[in-house]
Amino acid sequence: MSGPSKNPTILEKIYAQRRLDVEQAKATPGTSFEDINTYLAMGLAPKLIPLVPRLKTNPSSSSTNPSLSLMAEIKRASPSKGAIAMDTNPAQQALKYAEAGASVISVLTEPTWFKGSLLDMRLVRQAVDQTPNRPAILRKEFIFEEYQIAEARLHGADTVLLIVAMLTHEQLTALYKYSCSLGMEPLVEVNNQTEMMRALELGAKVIGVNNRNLHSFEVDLGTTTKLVDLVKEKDVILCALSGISGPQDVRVYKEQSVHAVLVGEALMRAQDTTTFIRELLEWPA
Ligand SMILES: O=C(O)c1ccccc1NCC(=O)[C@H](O)[C@H](O)COP(=O)(O)O
Repeated sequence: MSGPSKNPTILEKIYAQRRLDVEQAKATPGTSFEDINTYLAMGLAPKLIPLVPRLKTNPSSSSTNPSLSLMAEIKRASPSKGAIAMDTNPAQQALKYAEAGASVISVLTEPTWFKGSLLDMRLVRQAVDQTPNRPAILRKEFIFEEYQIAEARLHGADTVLLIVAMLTHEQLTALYKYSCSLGMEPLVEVNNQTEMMRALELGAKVIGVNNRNLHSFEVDLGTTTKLVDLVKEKDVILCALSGISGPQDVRVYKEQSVHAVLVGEALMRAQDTTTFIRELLEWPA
């Protein structure tokens, strides 16, 4: 990301704060990059599952009319909405997501704007660890250094988010390769055609189109639709991210052969999570 601007966007503010947070973590005895690498070399990271096959399975995938897969998010708060569900317990919420059939559980680990943490992610992972066909765990973070990816793996992630808009070509390539070297196929996030071309050149197998513009907060569900043709006939799992709130949204994406949806706020606000998920995805009971 380029240097400081006069009126920084929220993405620039988060990036600047995260740089300070990461520097502090690396300087803390016991969590230096060397320490994290030692823990990984000692085999202390929990076993991972591969993202691509997990995303291809959902409660409807063996039916004659399969629907999309779900990436269900743990999101206490956000820059655009403020507090969303401050009292929700992440481990209990994750168990509901797993039992309802989510393929991925996305955990926001950013503390300042999203009120998340690595501890949330670790406990989510522990909560779903023994569930049948457990969901993959996604570290939803603003990643710009290998350190954050190593940390994610150590704390039980199966995959990490790489936001194309935040990264130079060199950073994106290096982080993608590093994540794959740890066995984690990343979710590569794009918001427009140029970013989609960058993700495809990278060889990303799982690409998420964020319907939310991270500079302006504007949400347009048509953002994914506009980019669908660019991945047709390609061996890519296409996911629609943000702003999805009801079965009508998912139905449109199903017609367009989108493979998965990532849903945060609507799930965190749902009264009955299990029923909401089944109706959202139109999965069999
Ligand atoms: O959600 C925000 O306000 C936000 C602002 C700036 C950067 C990222 C932001 N959200 C991260 C996400 O990508 C969403 O949490 C995720 O896609 C789920 O979105 P939703 O279903 O609309 O909660």
